[in-house]
Amino acid sequence: MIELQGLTKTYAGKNVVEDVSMTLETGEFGVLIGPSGCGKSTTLKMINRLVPLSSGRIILNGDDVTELPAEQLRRRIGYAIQSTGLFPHWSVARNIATVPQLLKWSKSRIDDRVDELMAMFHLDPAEFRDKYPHQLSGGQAQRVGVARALAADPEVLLMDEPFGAVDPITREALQAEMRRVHGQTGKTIVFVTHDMDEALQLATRIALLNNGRLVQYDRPIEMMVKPADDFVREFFGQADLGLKLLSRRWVHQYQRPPSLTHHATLPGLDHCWRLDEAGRPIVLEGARLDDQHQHTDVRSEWIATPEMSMKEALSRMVWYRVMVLPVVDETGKLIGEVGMQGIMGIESDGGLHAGGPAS
Ligand SMILES: Nc1ncnc2c1ncn2[C@@H]1O[C@H](COP(=O)(O)OP(=O)(O)OP(=O)(O)O)[C@@H](O)[C@H]1O
Repeated sequence: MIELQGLTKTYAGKNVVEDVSMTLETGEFGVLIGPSGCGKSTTLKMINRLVPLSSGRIILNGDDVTELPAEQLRRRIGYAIQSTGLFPHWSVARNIATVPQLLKWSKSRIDDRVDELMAMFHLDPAEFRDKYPHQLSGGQAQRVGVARALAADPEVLLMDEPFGAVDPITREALQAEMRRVHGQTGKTIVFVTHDMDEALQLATRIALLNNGRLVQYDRPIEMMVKPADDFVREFFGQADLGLKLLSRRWVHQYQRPPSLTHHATLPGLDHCWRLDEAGRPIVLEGARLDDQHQHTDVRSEWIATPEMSMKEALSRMVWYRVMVLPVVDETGKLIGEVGMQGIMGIESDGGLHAGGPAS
């Protein structure tokens, strides 16, 4: 658990962060968001003392951060930033091992940890261990940066616009990966972004700042449906509210068993998946918007995964004109399906009302 108590930062007589107090429970994914210059980065950097506090306190699992010895600070608080900050003349493995090396872990323990983190971020050690940062794509470099920040298994991970410099597709992949890693590690994360979609994708708690002050600190859905004031309402915007809410719903919440034989249920829904011998979907019979009886080859672009947002699933259904998407596991095997009816709440109660699942 991390507690910010009355954090204030003053530059030249002006408070750029003013009396910010919030508590993030262990395992929460907290996102600091707000307009440019509102004090997000300064708040984050006060947490690991890159910026000294003017006043206030930061308590990490009972300990005052300002009093932690430097070695404990490095071990207990990980930090990942947009430019990655990787050392250019160090290999990927050595970069990831930065903090464990400073902490003088044994070579075998460091090697094991590097391999474990590379596996977690889907970086094949045989291919990437000995590469240098300039040999990596932007997305790979970001993965290494986050792996390095996690190396000593910190109690809290700070991330300052880590995906700000990568293209939108890589960014989405990194966000999905971050959600998976958060789920796997249960880490407490404080993440700065100015991108609302990113905040909605990742946060379990959102802190909205304006002019250095904390305007609202809440669960994402509450921020949208119960804005504290006009600034929050305008910041989140009421346009596309249904779609924004769908960006907080996940395919696994709407998934149902796949239809493997034809049977008429709801009109337009009679359909059936044909699988290859490995259980991967290859053809969808029926369930087209245009021609219900058409056979459609399953394409990778309209496959869904359990962690995908329902907004993305809906977008794929509309774009590819199908009423259902196959849901596959990591090996591509069909494990379920998700359909228009589910989104509209026709066949489940997981609809769009605010009382639904919120994580
Ligand atoms: N070292 C400094 N000296 C003086 N003023 C500073 C310093 N660092 C930041 N500021 C000011 O503090 C305010 C908050 O800056 P901060 O970087 O925290 O904002 P931010 O919300 O992260 O912005 P952005 O989204 O644009 O990165 C800004 O007005 C900035 O100009």
